[in-house]
Amino acid sequence: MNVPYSSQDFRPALPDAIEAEQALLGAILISADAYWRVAGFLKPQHFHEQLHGQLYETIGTLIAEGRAATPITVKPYLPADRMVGEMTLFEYIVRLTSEAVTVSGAYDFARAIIEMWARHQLIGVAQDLDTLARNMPIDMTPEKIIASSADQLTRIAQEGNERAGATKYGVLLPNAVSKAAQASTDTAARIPWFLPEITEALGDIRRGNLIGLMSDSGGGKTSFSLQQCRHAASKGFRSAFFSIEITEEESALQAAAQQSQISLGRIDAYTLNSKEAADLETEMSKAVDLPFYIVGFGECSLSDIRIKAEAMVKSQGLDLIVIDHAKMITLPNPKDMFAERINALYRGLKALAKSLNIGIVILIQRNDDWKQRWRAGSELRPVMGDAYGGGSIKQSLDVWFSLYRPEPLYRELIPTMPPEYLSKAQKEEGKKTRKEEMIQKLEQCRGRAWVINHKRRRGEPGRSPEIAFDGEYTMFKSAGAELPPAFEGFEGF
Ligand SMILES: Nc1ncnc2c1ncn2[C@@H]1O[C@H](COP(=O)(O)OP(=O)(O)OP(=O)(O)O)[C@@H](O)[C@H]1O
Repeated sequence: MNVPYSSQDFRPALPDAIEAEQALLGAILISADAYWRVAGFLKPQHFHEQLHGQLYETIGTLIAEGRAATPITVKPYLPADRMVGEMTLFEYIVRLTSEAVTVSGAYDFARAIIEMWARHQLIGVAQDLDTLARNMPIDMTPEKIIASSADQLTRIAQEGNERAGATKYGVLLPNAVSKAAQASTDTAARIPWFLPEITEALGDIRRGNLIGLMSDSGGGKTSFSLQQCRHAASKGFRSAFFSIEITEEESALQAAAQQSQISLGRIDAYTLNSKEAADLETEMSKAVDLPFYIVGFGECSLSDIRIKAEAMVKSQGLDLIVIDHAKMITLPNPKDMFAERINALYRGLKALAKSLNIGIVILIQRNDDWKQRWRAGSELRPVMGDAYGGGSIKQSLDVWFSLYRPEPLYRELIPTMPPEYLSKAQKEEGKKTRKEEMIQKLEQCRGRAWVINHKRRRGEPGRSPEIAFDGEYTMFKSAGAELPPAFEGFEGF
């Protein structure tokens, strides 16, 4: 028996936003302000009706040239023989103008158009995915299909957020002022750091921002991040620690050691006294309700991180992700130069923070260049060029700081220093060998750390407050000291 219809014949027709397109074109023909409200993100190709996209482009060009855009001024640029149903194109735009009800609704019409465009794009991706999954080419793997679909989906999500177009100052300003006023009272918009000194130096963590935290290996990035995630979660911010280096269980034990002030070594060896065991029990019961997630990764790429982050945002929501650490992420585009691949990684992370509207902190390993600089007589403290990926990563970061702990560096260097002998007279004068000077500095910087601010998109970098590091619990705390003035305090270490 012949089946007269396939199930596809019953699929509903695709939706469109024709009315929103007409209302927007009418609004723009009444007032150029309506155009400037949407020109930053709405492009001609977003229109479902091709003719509307062409009209939007023509009208936009006139306005951008500083000319009035009315049906009369637009008419010379319209094809005279083009008909819309029974009407000439000119009659059609006269009607759009006369039926336009509101100029202030332009932004909402444009959002409706973009949303419809995005839905059509999603249907396209879904159809491609369906075809690829059914007939997988030999050079494909499910992971590659997922990664390429994730790229397309992120591009679709970002498209409507593009603000690259020129928007008139007078139009932007009222929005910017009301947003700033709203954000100042909206405590949910900014995620606090776990120590006031850090907030003083860097400002709060803002949504959509990518923050770089650099330190030497063993400098305390992981410890700092676990403390930060635990703290943010205790304030109600949903925080995730993406651990590529240590296991989820190791991360959980370290966070518990910090919180309960139990020696990490004793937790690891499980030689706890009764008070420590009770404190750990208390932390376990508190932890149940904390929105603090630890996600273990093996080797992973930016796509893996994006897929996980997007899934988490959709399922339980997220405010903050800390990724430990950049060097462990497989770089994209193997055929490109290293510098381009690194920049693609940081750009991708920035785009992810923006599209998911969350704060992302990326931990960055410092390279060993400081050793050569030190041999040549320089200080040990970090500079931007020490970052894995070099100083150019700065452009993708909204905030960039180093967690500088000189103590382990001195410990590493002192045994490598050649012996030096002083004469009796020199000793009597109080002269010290370079090694003795280093040992003295080591004593002076025990348990001390500095937050060195390299970049802050909002506000001047410069303030580099001192904090304290307690190695027993691998935790940072307030140094209790007055904040030092810019670039003082760690001079000489
Ligand atoms: N399980 C542990 N037991 C004892 N000490 C630890 C433990 N984990 C970390 N530490 C110590 O805490 C300090 C900070 O380590 P942390 O792992 O936070 O640094 P990091 O910057 O993340 O290092 P890396 O980049 O090498 O992972 C180091 O001195 C380290 O030896």
